[in-house]
Amino acid sequence: MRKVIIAGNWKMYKTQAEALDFLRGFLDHLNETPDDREIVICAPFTALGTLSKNLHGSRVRVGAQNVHWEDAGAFTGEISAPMLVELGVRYVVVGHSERRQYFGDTDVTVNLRLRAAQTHGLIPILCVGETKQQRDANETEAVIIGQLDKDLRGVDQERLVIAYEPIWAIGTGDTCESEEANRIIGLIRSKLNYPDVPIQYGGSVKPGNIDEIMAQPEIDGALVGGASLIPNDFARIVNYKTVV
Ligand SMILES: O=C(CO)COP(=O)(O)O
Repeated sequence: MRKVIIAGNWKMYKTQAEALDFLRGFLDHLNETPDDREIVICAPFTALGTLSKNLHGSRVRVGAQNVHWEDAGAFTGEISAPMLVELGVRYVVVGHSERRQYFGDTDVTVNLRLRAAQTHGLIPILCVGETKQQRDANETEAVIIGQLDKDLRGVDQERLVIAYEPIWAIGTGDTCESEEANRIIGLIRSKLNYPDVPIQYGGSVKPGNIDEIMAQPEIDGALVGGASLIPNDFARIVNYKTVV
C-alpha cells in the first residue's frame, strides 16, 4: 500500500513565534484526521527546533527545505543532514524549483543532496516539474524524465517521496487539472524501479481543490505552499474528504 503524505512547505515564512501560533490554531483539527495519512511541516531552519519540541508526541513530522551533501565543512550558509537529524527532522525537500531557479541547484547537486539525506536517515521529498515554456513546447514528459534520470542516480527509491510540481502552477492559483497531474504522476511512477514511492502533487493546492486532487488514483498526497501557512486551510487540506 502506498503511503499518503500531506506536506506543508512554508518556504521563507514564519518566525518561531509565528510557528507556535500556527500550531495553536492547527493541532486541534487533527482529532478528526484519519490514520491513513502522514502530515509533515517543512519549515525554515530557524523554526525546526521549536517545531520538533512542540510536536513531540503528535502525529505531525518536521521537515526541512534544503540539505547540504557534506556532513560539515566550509560551506557558509548551508546546513548538513546530521544537524537536521539532531533537531528531530524526518523529511527534507530537495530540488524545489525555487532552489533550482534562484540558488543554482542543478540535477548534480540535487542528486548529491538526496543521497546525503538518505545516508543520515532523512526522507527526501524530491521536486520535479516543467516550466510553462516547456509545457507549451510539448517538452513536459522529456523534462521530467530527464530530471528523474539524473536526480535519482544511486538513490534508494524505497526511502523517497517525489512531488510533481509544475512550475507554472506554483503560487499562481493556476492549478494543473487533476487528471493531467494524475497522468504525469503515472508517468513518473512508470519510470521508477520501486512502484510504491509516494508521489505528491504540488502547485496551488487549496481547501477547494484538495478533495478532487486526492480522488485521483496515482496521486498520493500534496506539497502545499501558501495554503499551509493558514491553520484552518491546512487543516482542511490534511482532512481532505475521500470522494466516492
Ligand atoms: O511550491 C509549492 C510547494 O512546494 C506550491 O506552492 P503553492 O501551494 O503556494 O502554489
